[in-house]
Amino acid sequence: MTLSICTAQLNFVVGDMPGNAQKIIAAAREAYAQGARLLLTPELAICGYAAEDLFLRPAFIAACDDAVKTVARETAGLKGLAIVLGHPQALAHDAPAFSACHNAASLLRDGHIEQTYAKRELPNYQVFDERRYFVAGTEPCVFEVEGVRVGLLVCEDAWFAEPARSTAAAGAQLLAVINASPFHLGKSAEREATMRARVAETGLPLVYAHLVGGQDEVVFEGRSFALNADGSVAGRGPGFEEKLVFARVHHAQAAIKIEADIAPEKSLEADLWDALVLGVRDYVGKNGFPGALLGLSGGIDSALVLAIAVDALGADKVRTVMMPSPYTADISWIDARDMAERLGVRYDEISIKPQFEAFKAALAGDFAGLPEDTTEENLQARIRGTLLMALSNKFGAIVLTTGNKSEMSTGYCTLYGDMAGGFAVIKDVAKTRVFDLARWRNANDPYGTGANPIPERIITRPPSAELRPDQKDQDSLPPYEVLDAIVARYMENDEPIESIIASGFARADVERVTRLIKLNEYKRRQAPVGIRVTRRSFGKDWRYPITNKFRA
Ligand SMILES: Nc1ncnc2c1ncn2[C@@H]1O[C@H](COP(=O)(O)OP(=O)(O)OC[C@H]2O[C@@H]([n+]3cccc(C(=O)O)c3)[C@H](O)[C@@H]2O)[C@@H](O)[C@H]1O
Ligand SMILES: Nc1ncnc2c1ncn2[C@@H]1O[C@H](COP(=O)(O)OP(=O)(O)OP(=O)(O)O)[C@@H](O)[C@H]1O
Ligand SMILES: NC(=O)CC[C@H](N)C(=O)O
Repeated sequence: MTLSICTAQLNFVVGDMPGNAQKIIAAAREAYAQGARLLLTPELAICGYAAEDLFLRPAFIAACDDAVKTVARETAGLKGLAIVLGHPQALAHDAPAFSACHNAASLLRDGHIEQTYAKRELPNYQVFDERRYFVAGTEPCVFEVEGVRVGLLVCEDAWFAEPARSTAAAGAQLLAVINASPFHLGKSAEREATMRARVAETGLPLVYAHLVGGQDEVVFEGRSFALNADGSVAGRGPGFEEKLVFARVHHAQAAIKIEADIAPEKSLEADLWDALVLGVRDYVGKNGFPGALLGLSGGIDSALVLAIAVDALGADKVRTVMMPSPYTADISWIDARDMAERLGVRYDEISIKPQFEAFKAALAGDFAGLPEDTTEENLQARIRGTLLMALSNKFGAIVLTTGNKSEMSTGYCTLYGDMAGGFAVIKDVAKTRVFDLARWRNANDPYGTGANPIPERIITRPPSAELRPDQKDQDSLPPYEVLDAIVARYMENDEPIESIIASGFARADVERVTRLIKLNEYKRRQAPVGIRVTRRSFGKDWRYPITNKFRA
């Protein structure tokens, strides 16, 4: 006896319930034609993850209900196909002002909603805020498909022992977990290890059905998988792409064995690249931009963002502008042009010298007798930001900002200057990793847009903001290896200042970096949203007060 299970590893759009429903219906038809009798959709597939405060709107919940009914109706003819569909469900005693709901999943079969399960563990840490919207369920859910008793769990449920245990006690022979589990570096291995623990505790095989796609700051990587009862990987779907992932469940006698294709694992750099590419593609695509543009300086940050953007959108959708100032070195110009040629993107040059002189002339009276300082540096960055935003306004393309995590931490960026733009592609990528990733991309061509896109000198020359003569980043900041290590410990891991010093960092460096992190909260609040790739990014999971006296 064999049951074929299909995971609809698909990319849904938050708030597009009719579109998501049609996608699920098409997947159901295809899966059925290929012999599947159980279709698993990801967590909250009908509305996309995460819909945030949309869950507080009764009209939103009603639109989700309608879409669930549409899926049931349109798949009624697929006789015997069980569809697990993730959706919000309003509580029966719901007060009209606040829509309290369950994070639910319903079993649809032959046009009927047979039963509905409510997620029991609601995550409320990192980027998750589920207790703001949902009420936890209390009961396990087990249903039968072609002789196999399937126990249903929703994402966080499976990160705890109890829900799986009570589902097994309720008679499940196989665990089906539907998920929306945001990417960070190394998460894939954590996920498989956690699910393996559930398998070991219950003795049951497990199918992990996952979402793919970018949603504002988070990226879901897909890579749905299946584990046998002995914990071995029975199947794994590809990462970062849509796919109907099939698993054949053989259930002769008591033993259940799963069989499926196994996509190879990839390096951390390859995963990181894919996450950034998908994050850009979905932000730009789902928000309807015709393309993207960025200031190309001949430095490494804008070079990396350009390479990501071209892999995400294609060279014809990306435009670059070099805006030299009196401090721009010739090699910046040469390297920027070289890179644009290598990737085949549009490249324009607009000198900012006249505007810079005009601003200084306008302020000459006020500034008389005062030395030039960051004020004049920031003027240049702001002129560039103004020009890029003007091009965006006129032609519709979104401005990609190029600040990295080291700069976001220390405020080494100009408000309304290089921070002006719509999407901050590498805001969670530390500068040391920017270099690693640039080298990795030069050696690999995952999207077929050309190997070696970044001129070598862009990677090897010392980073400089080029806002005053002979300026180098390292004149103002500790070496990036030191800076990034302190940021990771203090910001990503909440390590106390004294413990960072005790582990061997100079007190002066730690004091300086942590002071800068605290001082620059106001800047980060005004920064564009960007892709989360670490355990903690400067986004939803970093909520520090701006007005604050505490630092330790
Ligand atoms: N707590 C607070 N709440 C709200 N606003 C606050 C504030 N504290 C300062 N401010 C405002 O912010 C202003 C200071 O911020 P801002 O104008 O951005 O300027 P600021 O941070 O003083 O200077 C920018 C720094 O970034 C460096 N930079 C700039 C551009 C590119 C790069 C690069 O290599 O990528 C580096 C540049 O060399 C300089 O060191 C203050 O004048 C004040 O108006
Ligand atoms: N001459 C320039 N022409 C076009 N854009 C520029 C120029 N200088 C700076 N920019 C824009 O401002 C951003 C901040 O750049 P800056 O040179 O100040 O430091 P950076 O963070 O080291 O970036 P990069 O490594 O890209 O130079 C750049 O990434 C780029 O988008
Ligand atoms: N949506 C969820 O419940 C996700 C929570 C889970 N711990 C994860 O990140 O995988």
